[in-house]
Amino acid sequence: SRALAPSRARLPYPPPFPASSSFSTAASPSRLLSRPRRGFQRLPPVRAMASGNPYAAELAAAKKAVTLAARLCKVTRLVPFSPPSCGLRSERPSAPHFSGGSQILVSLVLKMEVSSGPFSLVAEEDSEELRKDGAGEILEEITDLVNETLVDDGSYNISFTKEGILSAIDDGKSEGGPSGRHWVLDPIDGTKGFLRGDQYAIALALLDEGKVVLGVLACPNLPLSSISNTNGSSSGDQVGALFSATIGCGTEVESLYGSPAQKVTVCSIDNPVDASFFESYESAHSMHDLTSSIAEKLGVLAPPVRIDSQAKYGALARGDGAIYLRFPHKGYKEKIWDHAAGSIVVTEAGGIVTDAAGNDLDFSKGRFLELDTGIIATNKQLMPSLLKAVQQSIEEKKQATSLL
Ligand SMILES: Nc1ncnc2c1ncn2[C@@H]1O[C@H](COP(=O)(O)O)[C@@H](O)[C@H]1OP(=O)(O)O
Ligand SMILES: [Mg+2]
Repeated sequence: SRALAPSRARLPYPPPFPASSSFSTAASPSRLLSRPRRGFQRLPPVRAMASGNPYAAELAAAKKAVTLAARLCKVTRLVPFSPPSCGLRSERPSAPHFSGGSQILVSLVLKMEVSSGPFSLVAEEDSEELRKDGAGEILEEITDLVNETLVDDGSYNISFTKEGILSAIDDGKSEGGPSGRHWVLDPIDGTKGFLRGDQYAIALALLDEGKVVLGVLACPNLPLSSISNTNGSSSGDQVGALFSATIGCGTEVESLYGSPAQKVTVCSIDNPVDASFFESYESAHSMHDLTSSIAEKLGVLAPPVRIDSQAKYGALARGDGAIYLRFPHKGYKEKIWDHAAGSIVVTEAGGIVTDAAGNDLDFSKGRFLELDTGIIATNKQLMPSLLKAVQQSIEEKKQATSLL
């Protein structure tokens, strides 16, 4: 087993979770994990900065949590060829490892770093599958993924047992709501993009009394430079963007691998002819026929930029494109973790995010959003004409469907 680095956790060790029988000070047995090191540095200890930002400590913790989760999502495992004498080959664990591992890591880091008040997390994953007979191996691998990511960073002198890992994932069961503070997490947003090796995001927000007050988006495959007029592919550019926003303090972007944060703002285009728009890569996630009708009504000339996940909100916030359109098929219920972080990243960059009727998104109703038809985002100049085009196109679609 590996020597553990000295503890840098702010909280006394052991932290007040999970039950003390759930973690040990010994690292779990090596599972031949390897990760791209890319000059990873130990993330700085989280401390509240005298910045005038009332959520500075929470923001620093959130950035640390999603950065570590993004590292976990890049892990490859070295496994022996068959026959073993042929050496080792690189293999990626499967998607549930990463999604579960990411949620656990974020939950653990937040609990270690943010000590004030009760801890509430509204998140996508739960432990049901992992507690089933036959899930022992995957649970062990997730436990290793989490522990090795923590050990590699060196900030925490701690290692979790399987029971501690199960309990950390179950912390995400909160129902949220209008009072108190709730963290809101999508551990891997855009699973389809993740599986394709395209865009995905680790999206984390904080609700305070029903309002989103901070949001961070780790986008491991998003180029640091603009993706305007591309389909989100990197063409050799440096990838790995971390967006962060706190209410009243603006939106920033920095490299996931360390760079000074820079303020970003949405684009200032006021003529839709010059605009481009983002939408889901997957036609099953958003009605491409409806978005094409909206774009046509507006006079948008550029083809849609189709990328997965809340990386679209980040790209919009830094002005890579002017409009985001999302119209899931009938019956789909939006979850708060799919929009909480993205929406504040855009609004703090000067943009507007509403439903198809022009209402603000309400994150205080529990795990789901109650909204009218779809979600749209753009700058203040374009919003009035966008809303008009959206409502006309929806009306036309309704009439066409009722004629069928
Ligand atoms: N049938 C569906 N319709 C709309 N969105 C969906 C559907 N299935 C999954 N999603 C979610 O939509 C989001 C991605 O949207 P997109 O990439 O198209 O913008 C993800 O949160 C994804 O879930 P998940 O986070 O589990 O991947
Ligand atoms: Mg999602």
